[in-house]
Amino acid sequence: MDIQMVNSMDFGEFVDVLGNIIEKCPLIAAAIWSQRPFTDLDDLEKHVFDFIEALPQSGKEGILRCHPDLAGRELQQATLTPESQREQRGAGLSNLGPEERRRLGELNCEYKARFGFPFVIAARLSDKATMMRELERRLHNQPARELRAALAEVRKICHLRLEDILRSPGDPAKL
Ligand SMILES: NC(=O)NC1NC(=O)NC1=O
Repeated sequence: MDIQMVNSMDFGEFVDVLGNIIEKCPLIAAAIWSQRPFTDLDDLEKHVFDFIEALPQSGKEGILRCHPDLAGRELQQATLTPESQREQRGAGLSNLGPEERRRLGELNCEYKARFGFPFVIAARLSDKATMMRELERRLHNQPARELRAALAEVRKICHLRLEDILRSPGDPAKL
């Protein structure tokens, strides 16, 4: 699928295809649809990132709260979104040992108690050891700094998901 195909989508198609570039936040795709045409992936994602940046703090935190825990119950029960499932499995989170799972659960709880949203990291750019280290390190951030760090990870996840969409073959009937 190329950017022309994306630009030619009607509202419903656009939200169906791009609705999860920000996890469980189809409102963002809905909001940027009227800003077409986009020149390329970078231009499209800039509209997404500008939308997020313009949100009040509660909106930014809301986006983070839409993310599932790393190696949480949803991964075990296979109820994650397909994108998250692929990302978490790819990072090796579906085959943690019992001690790794316990430690990650403990750190996730500590993180959530401190910041009020789940720890978010672009799993595809990481592995389980790095994620654990990052979680331990970021737990010590000041809240304002951590909000910025977490949103930077959301942008990385979005970029990778958009690359997947724009590299996919698309619907041949529409070529
Ligand atoms: N909490 C969190 O980071 N979740 C995720 N990260 C990612 O790349 N995919 C996810 O589901």
